[in-house]
Amino acid sequence: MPEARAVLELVDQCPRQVLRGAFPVIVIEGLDATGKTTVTQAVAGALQAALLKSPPACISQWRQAFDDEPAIIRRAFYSLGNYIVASEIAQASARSPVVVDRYWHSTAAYAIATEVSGAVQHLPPAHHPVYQWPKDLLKPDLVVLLTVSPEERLRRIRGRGLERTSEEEELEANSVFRQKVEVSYAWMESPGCHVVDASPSRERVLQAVLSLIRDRCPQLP
Ligand SMILES: Nc1ncnc2c1ncn2[C@@H]1O[C@H](COP(=O)(O)OP(=O)(O)OP(=O)(O)O)[C@@H](O)[C@H]1O
Ligand SMILES: Nc1ccn([C@H]2C[C@H](O)[C@@H](COP(=O)(O)O)O2)c(=O)n1
Repeated sequence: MPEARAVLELVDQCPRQVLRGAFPVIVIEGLDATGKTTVTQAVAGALQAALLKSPPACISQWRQAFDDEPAIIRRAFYSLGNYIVASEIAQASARSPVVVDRYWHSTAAYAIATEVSGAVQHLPPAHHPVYQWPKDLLKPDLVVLLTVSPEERLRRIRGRGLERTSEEEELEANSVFRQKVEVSYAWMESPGCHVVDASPSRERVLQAVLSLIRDRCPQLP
């Protein structure tokens, strides 16, 4: 794939060892339509933080091509995207707090849920190495996992009417797949996810997330 060469060239340009700045790095995670974009934009505004996303904008033109490939190739694209965004986080965190819309936990949770067939009970047990953070990937200070009921998620999905990836369609059609993604998120470790109920109004969710950030990120100015 010519797109693969282009992504690999960008990865090669990233330093092997990224040195992060002193400002906190906060990741917002969750299934699609739980409110990540809404929350990341509002938090970035409130904290005057840099707003980044994984996969990063510099490779988003190739995303569709990889989404059409078999799972292992698609997954490699999202994994490498995290390493590219890590170098963006490193630079941005020297200047201001950083808020990231999805990161490693998304890549891992969707990959685990896709690879494990059958029931939720077939997932690798809690504390298995698949739930550990990669040793060579820049770690965030805080990971917030937004959750809403399946019914509210569906209302939000239908309300916005955007196109979805096949995995997102699978999430809607297949509640076992959704549960496997949710359990995988919950079992991710070092850093683990801090769950925030994202069902209330946008303002109340924002206040809950900001209060968690202030509790957990003492280095905030
Ligand atoms: N607290 C809320 N109450 C009601 N609606 C909300 C709330 N937060 C977000 N929404 C709406 O739900 C929809 C999904 O929100 P958003 O796009 O922020 O989710 P997302 O998690 O970023 O989705 P995706 O991962 O698919 O990009 C949007 O139409 C948004 O306006
Ligand atoms: N870091 C990431 C980001 C996204 N993905 C995959 C998982 C889903 O298939 C899809 C959801 O992305 P969205 O539509 O919310 O932008 O992308 C991933 O594996 N890793």
